[in-house]
Amino acid sequence: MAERVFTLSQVAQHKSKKDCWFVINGRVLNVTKFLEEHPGGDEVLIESAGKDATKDFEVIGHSKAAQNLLRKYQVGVLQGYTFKDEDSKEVPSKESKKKEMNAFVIKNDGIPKYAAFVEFFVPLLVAGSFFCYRYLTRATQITY
Ligand code: HEM
Repeated sequence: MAERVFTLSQVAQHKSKKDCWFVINGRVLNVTKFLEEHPGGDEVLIESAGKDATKDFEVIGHSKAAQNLLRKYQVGVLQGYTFKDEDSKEVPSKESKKKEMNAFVIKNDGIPKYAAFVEFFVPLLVAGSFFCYRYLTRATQITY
């Protein structure tokens, strides 16, 4: 799908709390909905509004997870910016690996097959023994 292309002066028209855009690494981002969620607060984002905030973003040393979030808010690309191949790839982050690990653990956290077998047959065996006992004791009473 063709990306929408914006000039920096077009981006500069969106610099309020109600309409906040900026550019990071050639991506034009509409972060209006992210302002309240930003762990670094909304003020820093509003200060960068309408500008190229690449340096500000990098100086903070944002995590890989933060870098991957950029795609979520992208509305287009900056005119004249050519993306390198690596730019479009998702950055592998510890957080996503952790999620994969969690999913793996959950999948393998189930009861082993033999446990399900025991769970089914042990109550059956107990109930069977109980009825056998009842039958035999009653049979004994009848003989007396
Ligand atoms: C869409 C763009 C942005 C996203 C998705 C984003 C995301 C995040 C996230 C997830 C964090 C938590 C720490 C981390 O995971 O790195 C964070 C912290 C922070 N961000 Fe951003 N950020 C963005 C843009 C910016 C910009 C442009 C600035 C500065 C002008 C900024 C300044 C900060 C600061 C000061 C913190 C707190 C760092 C700390 O407490 O050590 N962020 N951001």
